Amino acid sequence: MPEQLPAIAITSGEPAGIGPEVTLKALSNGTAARVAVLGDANWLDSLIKKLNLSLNVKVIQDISQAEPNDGTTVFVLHHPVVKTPRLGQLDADNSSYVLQLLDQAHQLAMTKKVDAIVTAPVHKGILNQGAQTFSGHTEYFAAAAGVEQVVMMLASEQMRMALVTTHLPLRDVPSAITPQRINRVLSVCHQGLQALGIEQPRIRVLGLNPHAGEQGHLGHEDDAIIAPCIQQFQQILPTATGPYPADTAYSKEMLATTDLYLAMYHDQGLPVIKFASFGQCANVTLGLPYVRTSVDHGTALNIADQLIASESSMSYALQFAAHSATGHHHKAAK
Ligand SMILES: NC(=O)C1=CN([C@@H]2O[C@H](COP(=O)(O)OP(=O)(O)OC[C@H]3O[C@@H](n4cnc5c(N)ncnc54)[C@H](O)[C@@H]3O)[C@@H](O)[C@H]2O)C=CC1
Ligand SMILES: NCC(=O)COP(=O)(O)O
Repeated sequence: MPEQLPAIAITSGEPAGIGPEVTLKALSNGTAARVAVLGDANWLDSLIKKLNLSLNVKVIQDISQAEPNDGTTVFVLHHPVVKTPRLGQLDADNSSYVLQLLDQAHQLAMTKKVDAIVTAPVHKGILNQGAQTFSGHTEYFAAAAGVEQVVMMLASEQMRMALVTTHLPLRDVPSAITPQRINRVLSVCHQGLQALGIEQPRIRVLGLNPHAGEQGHLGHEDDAIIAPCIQQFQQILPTATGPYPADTAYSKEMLATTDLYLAMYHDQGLPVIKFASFGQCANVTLGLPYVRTSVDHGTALNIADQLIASESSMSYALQFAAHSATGHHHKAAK
């Protein structure tokens, strides 16, 4: 008896960016899932023609009408754009449209009408201009779900990278590194990796300061805050270790014995995994009541009108979501 395929909602993201393009390209390759795209059906149809893809748009009224993605039909839950987009040109008037897609996807996931959400990129700057304060999908879905702590994790074949803090100015990072937050993040990471089938994950926690503070000479947070949290958490998970100096934590030996790096802030962790795996990497939100994955890139406005974007990360994110939703360990991930 074939297993029931998971149902996935893809939010097509900023309409002037590469999100709709990579969504359509990925779906034209087929996916082992029932997939509905949330977005403007006319805009998606016009892109299909520009991209010369052999895909048909079928507007559906209900997610249950989405059939397995066989690379021929895109099932669309239609939301009209406010203004006809121009590729590469942001328009704040479409911010409410972009957020509507997220809201519907969240509702579908909360009511278990879909098993997972995959998000195409949005432009955070224009959303803040046009609609409301928006720092990222991660924070948006956490607030919508009423979850105190979620964790952004990027996963590839080479490594997994999670963050203690996400989208906040660098100057606000040290005060956000509190024992409470570190403990909550470690717990979410532990549970998240167990859900991926790693019962006793080896979590390497990075320090905040150069050389993990150099015994207090280069900052006090590593010894005073991060190290005691790790020691305490070792009672639950002895394989959580650190704090490690971030600049020397990626030797071959360390990589081979690490299930998850935990970085203190966005640009401590993400450049490393993007350098190692850009395009073959998914952004996964741990701690939500549903599966949510995303691409490893942004709206790429600089290339949007050329239609040359690679769909590889979207395909990876879709596959990761499908495997997570069915409880299968994502084989491509480390
Ligand atoms: N998941 C999301 O919603 C994300 C959204 N963003 C947002 O995207 C906007 C632009 O961010 P940037 O820092 O410029 O990063 P970006 O990822 O959009 O672009 C960085 C560089 O990578 C190239 N690139 C990105 N994706 C590509 C693809 N699929 N194929 C080929 N080339 C690709 C771009 O052309 C550009 O040269 C920002 O507003 C940011 O907040 C950024 C990351 C993730
Ligand atoms: N740099 C990662 C990023 O901006 C994606 O964040 P999110 O929108 O997935 O929260």
